[in-house]
Amino acid sequence: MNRMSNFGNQVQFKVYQTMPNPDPDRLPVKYEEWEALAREKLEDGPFYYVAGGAGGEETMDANLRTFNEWKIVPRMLRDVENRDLSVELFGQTYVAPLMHAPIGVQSIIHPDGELASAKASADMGVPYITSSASTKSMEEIADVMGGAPRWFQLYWNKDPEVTASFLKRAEASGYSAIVVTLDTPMMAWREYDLKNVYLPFLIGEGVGNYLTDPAFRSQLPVSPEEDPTAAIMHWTHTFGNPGLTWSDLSFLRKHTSLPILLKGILHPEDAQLAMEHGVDGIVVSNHGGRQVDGAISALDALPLICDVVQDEIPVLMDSGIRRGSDVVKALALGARAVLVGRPCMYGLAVAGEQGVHEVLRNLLADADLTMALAGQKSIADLNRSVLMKID
Ligand SMILES: Cc1cc2nc3c(=O)[nH]c(=O)nc-3n(C[C@H](O)[C@H](O)[C@H](O)COP(=O)(O)O)c2cc1C
Ligand SMILES: O=C(O)C(=O)c1ccccc1
Repeated sequence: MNRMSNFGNQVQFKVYQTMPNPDPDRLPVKYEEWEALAREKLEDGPFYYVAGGAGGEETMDANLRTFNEWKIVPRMLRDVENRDLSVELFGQTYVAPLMHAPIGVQSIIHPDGELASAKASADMGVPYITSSASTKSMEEIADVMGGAPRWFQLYWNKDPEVTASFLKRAEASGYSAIVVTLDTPMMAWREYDLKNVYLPFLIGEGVGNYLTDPAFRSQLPVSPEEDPTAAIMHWTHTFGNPGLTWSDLSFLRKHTSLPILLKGILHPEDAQLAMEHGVDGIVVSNHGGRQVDGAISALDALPLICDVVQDEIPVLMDSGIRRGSDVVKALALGARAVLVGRPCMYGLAVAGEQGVHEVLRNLLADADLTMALAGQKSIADLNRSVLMKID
């Protein structure tokens, strides 16, 4: 298949152009059914690593519940025959306001891991955000994507040489934005993983970008090929950087000319600081409820942050997107685009590349239909008047 010709305006996701599920016995449509099938496919360790959240999972549950508290109020007779879901971000136009969230260690979910997810995203024209903690290197992932849009997610390593090297490599392999994840300088209290004694990175998954990195390798007394355990131990000691402060952001700016987005912003004052420090965008996110249990849901945080940002820089969001109506609600509350995490991983677990493709296509088709039936022709016109909050 020629992937180059299959993104941009050519991508077909509207439900009457391509039915979402040609063989109803084969792949699910319902989110809950993808999750249930993934549960059947995966062992406890990897399944709960994906599906679980921090602590008592209050925030993970709230991420879904708060979408339900907002209701769409549909409008009629507004000519919705030709809808436009495209969005411009940092000078590039994307087919729809939807991205594949950065997800590490995908080899624990499917042997094709990130390569399958990246190919499926490329085929749909959905930007793929490569995690620093990928099983495969960012170059291998870029290679399977052709010219399709991709961003790079940075975990800011304790070793500044490694961080600078990652930025350089991302630029060289065609990534067009850097998403700096701030909410995970260390793993949270994740009860399933503690019980299952399951920490994929400690068994050497998710180090594809590190073991191939010249700056990382230069810190090791012997090569990772000779002593893999020592390499992984070095990685665990340098992975997170809890000592960082706002003034350190200038280091990133010095080492890349790509747009820089901060992922994990939840407090309006942090959104203000982000703008004062000259970042190009924000991702409102609580990491899918995997970090601070008891934290505000991402959808509750979104309008508070948009009030501060006032469209000065794009605000994206993730944590809880499951259906097309969720996409429309997040955009109406001010997000320019949303990232999707677990639904893609359940698609990957169930059917590899085809599963991720199907999940993305279903979400886009559902979002397009929701727009049409809500009387909304263009995502640029969405605003809070489309919604009503029910307490
Ligand atoms: C298994 C798993 C691994 C993740 N790995 C990363 C990662 O490497 N980097 C990152 O920034 N976020 C990571 N995230 C968080 C996602 O990017 C995203 O914020 C979250 O999944 C969104 O919530 P959702 O799953 O409810 O859609 C991960 C999430 C999951 C479920
Ligand atoms: O599990 C996660 O949420 C995550 O962000 C991560 C961090 C390091 C390695 C793999 C995943």
